[in-house]
Amino acid sequence: MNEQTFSACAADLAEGFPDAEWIDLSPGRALLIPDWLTSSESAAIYRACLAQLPWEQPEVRLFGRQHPIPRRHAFVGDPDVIYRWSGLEQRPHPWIDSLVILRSRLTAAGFPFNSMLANHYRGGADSMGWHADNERELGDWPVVATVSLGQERRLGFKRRDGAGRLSLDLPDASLLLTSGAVQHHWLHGIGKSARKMEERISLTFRYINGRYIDS
Ligand SMILES: O=C(O)CCC(=O)C(=O)O
Ligand SMILES: [Fe+2]
Repeated sequence: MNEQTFSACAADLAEGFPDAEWIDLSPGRALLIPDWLTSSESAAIYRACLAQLPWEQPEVRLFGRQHPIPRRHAFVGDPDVIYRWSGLEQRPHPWIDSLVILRSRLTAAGFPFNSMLANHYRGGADSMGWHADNERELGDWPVVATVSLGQERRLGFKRRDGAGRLSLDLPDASLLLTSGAVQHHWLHGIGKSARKMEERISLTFRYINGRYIDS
């Protein structure tokens, strides 16, 4: 989805939410809607995801050594979607009811997605390193929608060329939409925290172009 379409759809969505906030991640942008869900919806979706998703903590190769990722994750998607991530081939788990509802709300707002990577941060020691969601399968302009459930965590952004840095607190029940240009020009990550922290689940909706035909 190009930047103009992103801005038009996000602006329409923002009209229904007076607390929505634009974030300048030039040449891209993001929209944060702090109260996209009610807190009871958020709590119900959190419980459903925790109980029903196939959480795992795989090992990835980093600087020549195998390390477990510092969080748990689960990948959900349409049956024909496959996603390669850090050398791992992710096969999708089927959509669960509460995620079907979230996806259809996003689709109705003009943001189509066929998959979702969920992250479970069990406390302040769980984190996500600096990265961009720019794998080839995500297409040229990868829009990502992130729904945050539970503990508020700080998402850092830094420009790849060193020319900017900012951080955003992602509260419970919020939606963050990031435009495709953000993934080309910025890295993002969730740092560890020494503070006592409760658990958080983030649901990151994506559109994956690469279709995989099982022979
Ligand atoms: O947990 C978050 O908000 C960030 C997740 C993220 O960047 C990702 O799944 O690619
Ligand atoms: Fe990401």
